[in-house]
Amino acid sequence: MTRLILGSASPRRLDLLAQIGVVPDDVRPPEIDEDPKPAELPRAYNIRIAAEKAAVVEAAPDDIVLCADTTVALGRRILGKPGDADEAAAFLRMMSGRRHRVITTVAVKRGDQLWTRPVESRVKMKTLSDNEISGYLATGDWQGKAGGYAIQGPAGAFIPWISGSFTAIVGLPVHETANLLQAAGYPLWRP
Ligand SMILES: Cc1cn([C@H]2C[C@H](O)[C@@H](COP(=O)(O)OP(=O)(O)OP(=O)(O)O)O2)c(=O)[nH]c1=O
Repeated sequence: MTRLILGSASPRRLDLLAQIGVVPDDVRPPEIDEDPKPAELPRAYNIRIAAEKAAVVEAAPDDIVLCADTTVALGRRILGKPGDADEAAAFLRMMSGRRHRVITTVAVKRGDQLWTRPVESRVKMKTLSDNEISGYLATGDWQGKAGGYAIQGPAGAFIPWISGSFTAIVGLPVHETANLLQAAGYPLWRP
């Protein structure tokens, strides 16, 4: 029996897997250093972190490990998880009235094989008033979210347009995840 290990502490990733009928046999959140290297570009950073997460999750040789990383990029700049409300406010002001990119890389490991698939989306944020920013920060929804917002929460009110994959922006692109799981030999469709 093929066992699937979800290497993620994110409840969103568990929910998105459930959307395609996948229930992991175990959840083992990876502990890695998520600091970007000097001058590291967002996409390279995102792929590296997803691969590192998959590398550190312990699993038997025949187990399938699934990890992902979501990075918010404003030009060449990486907007990580804000440390406090002030940093979240600064991020929101930077994104206000502009487009940014959200990159999520899915990483699947089985034995010595590693598959990575980056999915890049573009997101437009409306011009935010001070009232909208302080009202949103008061919800607490920014905590633990890359870039300091979550499209699936109240900040959805700030997003008039996206191009790409909604599930990737939330944290796990279900289409690409289904493909990688099947490439690794996970039986996704069982009649
Ligand atoms: C942009 C955006 C991010 N996010 C979340 C998804 C991720 O959980 C988080 C980015 O952090 P990640 O480092 O990708 O993931 P994580 O630390 O939450 O979990 P783990 O490393 O254990 O897998 O931001 C949203 O939920 N909605 C959004 O619109």
